[in-house]
Amino acid sequence: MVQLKTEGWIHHLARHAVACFLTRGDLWCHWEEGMNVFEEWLLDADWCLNAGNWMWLSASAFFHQYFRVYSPIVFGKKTDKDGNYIRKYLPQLKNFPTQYIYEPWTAPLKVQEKAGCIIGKDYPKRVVEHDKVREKNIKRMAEAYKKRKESSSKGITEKRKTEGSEDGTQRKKKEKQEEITLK
Ligand SMILES: Cc1cc2nc3c(=O)[nH]c(=O)nc-3n(C[C@H](O)[C@H](O)[C@H](O)COP(=O)(O)OP(=O)(O)OC[C@H]3O[C@@H](n4cnc5c(N)ncnc54)[C@H](O)[C@@H]3O)c2cc1C
Repeated sequence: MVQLKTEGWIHHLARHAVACFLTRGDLWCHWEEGMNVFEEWLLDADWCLNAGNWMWLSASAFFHQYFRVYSPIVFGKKTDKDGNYIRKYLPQLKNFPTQYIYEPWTAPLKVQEKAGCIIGKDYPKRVVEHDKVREKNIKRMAEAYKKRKESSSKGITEKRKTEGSEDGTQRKKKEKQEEITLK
């Protein structure tokens, strides 16, 4: 987000990570909240692409594998194992040893002091416990998908019933009319 705010651009996968974290992954905020921030800060902001991608990443539309969640810790470790991206955009953390760069709150106080950054004082404490909140949100998503499926299949059944009876009535009317015309 620091890169986005200062440079007006972040890589596509960083957009993925941010969008997942803010919505179904961790913070459980509405995707429109994130879309509005991107709309304001992205130099390449495009209303349709932005909205579509936020719906996709939040698994609200176009993409439905809500159980595939980006981990703010593991994803970074995989793509940038030394944490150079973090060191560049979050200079408060730049002196942390690599083993703590993605989880600085786990560093012993002595390490934090040596790095010149005390978590909770010089840099905020973590806002969520990813592993716990991820499980909770996957359950919430599963519940939401179940409800949507139930209500849409109920809707289809109701619609079929109504359309069926209308069709039947209309057909009978038409047949009667044809009978009259023929007579
Ligand atoms: C949450 C989120 C919001 C986004 N908001 C915007 C936005 O407001 N405006 C915008 O232009 N792009 C948006 N994107 C798509 C994508 O991130 C950018 O198009 C991409 O970062 C541009 O970098 P590039 O030119 O190096 O792309 P490359 O990865 O080299 O791709 C080549 C071109 O393909 C197009 N493209 C690639 N991926 C996408 C995609 N998922 N959706 C649409 N076009 C794509 C772009 O025109 C891009 O220039 C968003 C993606 C996400 C996940």
